[in-house]
Amino acid sequence: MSTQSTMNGDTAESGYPHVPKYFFPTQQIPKLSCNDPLADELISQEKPVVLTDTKLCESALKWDLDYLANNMGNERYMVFVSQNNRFKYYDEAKMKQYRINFNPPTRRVDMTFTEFVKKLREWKPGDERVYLQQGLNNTFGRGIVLDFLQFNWQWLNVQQKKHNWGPLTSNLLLVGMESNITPVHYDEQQNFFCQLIGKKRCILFAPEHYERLYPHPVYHPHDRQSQVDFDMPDLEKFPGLDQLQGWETVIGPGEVLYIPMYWWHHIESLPNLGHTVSVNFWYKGGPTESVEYPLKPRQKLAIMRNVEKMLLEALKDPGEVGPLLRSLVLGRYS
Ligand SMILES: CCC[C@@H](CC(=O)O)C(=O)C(=O)O
Ligand SMILES: [Zn+2]
Repeated sequence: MSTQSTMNGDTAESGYPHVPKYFFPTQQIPKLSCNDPLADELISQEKPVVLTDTKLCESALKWDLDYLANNMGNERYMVFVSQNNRFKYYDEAKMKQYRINFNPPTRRVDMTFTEFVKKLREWKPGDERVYLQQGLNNTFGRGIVLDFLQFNWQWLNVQQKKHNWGPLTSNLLLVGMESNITPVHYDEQQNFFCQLIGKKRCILFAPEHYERLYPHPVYHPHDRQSQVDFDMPDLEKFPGLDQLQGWETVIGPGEVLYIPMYWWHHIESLPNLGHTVSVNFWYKGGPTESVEYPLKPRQKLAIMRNVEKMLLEALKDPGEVGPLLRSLVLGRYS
């Protein structure tokens, strides 16, 4: 395990100064032209790759704060507010479903883009941070809609068919402050993550690192999110951390990171480089044609999720799931 670097601005794997190196080793995610056959090979193997030359969101490279403010209309958009620089996702529906003492780490405040830009531009140390995370829809202004229509849908549709993905479910517009962090989690969708303004450091882990990243229980509002705090790793509570190995890259304007479904990812807007704008493309996974054994780690992850859901449905009380699983496994399957 690599030594914890001090915060004196060691150049991390990302090659940028003042970017903290975390406690785990990383390798660089390959960065290839989308015309390179190896790029397609990696996507079909569900491995991460940074793609250049896609022209996927070329029409949106001009989406800086002024352009967005002038074209986003006066609708209110979803903004998360945090007392620190971390924006850990939580499911509001699950907050209400189970009587657990859960204090959301951020709060959602819907605001107009103009209000958002004001908070972002007037921010000073000690102020709460903001992160706009809004699905692109037809409430956006005409300019945005026209830019959206000019995305490279032809290339996307070819990718979707070639890799047998399901339908596109949503595009999230992400406008964040420098140093904002989305802590490590996985999603159940394929993701073409398109960087438009500024630079983001992306650290990914394969699905088989499930046992090293200790996701919250499926019923928990932080379902799919790791319990681990990369800034304060608790190796006693989470001993698997000392085996963690990741992949890392920094993406800039025009670059697209393929985040395979079920791959863990931690994404941060690099410090001292200004605000960031990204758009993601979330696709449902495609139908499983032929089941091959042994099953892939992501298939086992899906099975584990279903077991948790079924047990919770049967037992009703989340507190009974652990004891039952221990009785089932200890001394018998362990
Ligand atoms: C709410 C989505 C946040 C995004 C990461 C980031 O840009 O901060 C992500 O995790 C994804 O695109 O899957
Ligand atoms: Zn994600």
